[in-house]
Amino acid sequence: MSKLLSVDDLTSGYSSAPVLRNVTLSVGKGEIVAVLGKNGMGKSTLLKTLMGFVRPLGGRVTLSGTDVTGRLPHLMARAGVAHAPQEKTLFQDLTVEENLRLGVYSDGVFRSRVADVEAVFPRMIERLKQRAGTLSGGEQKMLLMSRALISRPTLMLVDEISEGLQPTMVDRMASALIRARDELGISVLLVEQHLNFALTVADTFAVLKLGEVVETGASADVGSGATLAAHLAV
Ligand SMILES: Nc1ncnc2c1ncn2[C@@H]1O[C@H](COP(=O)(O)OP(=O)(O)OP(=O)(O)O)[C@@H](O)[C@H]1O
Repeated sequence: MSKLLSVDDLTSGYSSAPVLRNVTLSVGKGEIVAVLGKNGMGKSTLLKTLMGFVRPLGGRVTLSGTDVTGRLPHLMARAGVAHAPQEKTLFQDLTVEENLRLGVYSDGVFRSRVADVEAVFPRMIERLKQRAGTLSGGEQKMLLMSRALISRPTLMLVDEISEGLQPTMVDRMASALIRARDELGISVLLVEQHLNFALTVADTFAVLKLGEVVETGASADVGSGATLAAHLAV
């Protein structure tokens, strides 16, 4: 599988003390990769560094062979990367449609791409006129993902989308991510604590422990997942 994203020896953090140390991983075209880790292991920091919100202290990031290390967020977005963050960054007083409009640059583009959202989250289309602040927690997460989708990314960075969701909503998120890959050709790097969800959607995984990748593999080879569960145990 040809590589879309390559992360080589990436070190990153918020001051002189690194949070991520020498992280190496890759995402192939049309692949879903899960980074698993407990609270505070550096999962969000990884996505924020890749999106350009946090400057790397060392290492290299390439996207389709182009060096994008330390590129600013708007340039990463222009290069086809979208971020669905863990924080609720929706405009609560704006409607679903108005929030989605912020992901594109014109009405025409919005109209032509709303079908992408419909293919993955039909419920969002039923709620276009509803204020974001009145959506359920699960629907707000769908909207965060939809706002990323409507930018028609080649790579989506998805931060703990299953967190706090009921099992049925977790299943819906899993099929949405698989549809995004299969129907829209979007590659996905997701960070997660929810082992079953991650292994259901991801082709491959990496375990992050105290800022370092300690294990990698293919989801299909995990078996009972006992070793992985031990990494995620509190
Ligand atoms: N803006 C910041 N300034 C300083 N330290 C930070 C900042 N953001 C995160 N950290 C620290 O970096 C470490 C990793 O945090 P990060 O949010 O990446 O972890 P995480 O694996 O995503 O955890 P969680 O699952 O709890 O969201 C933590 O010790 C955290 O306190």
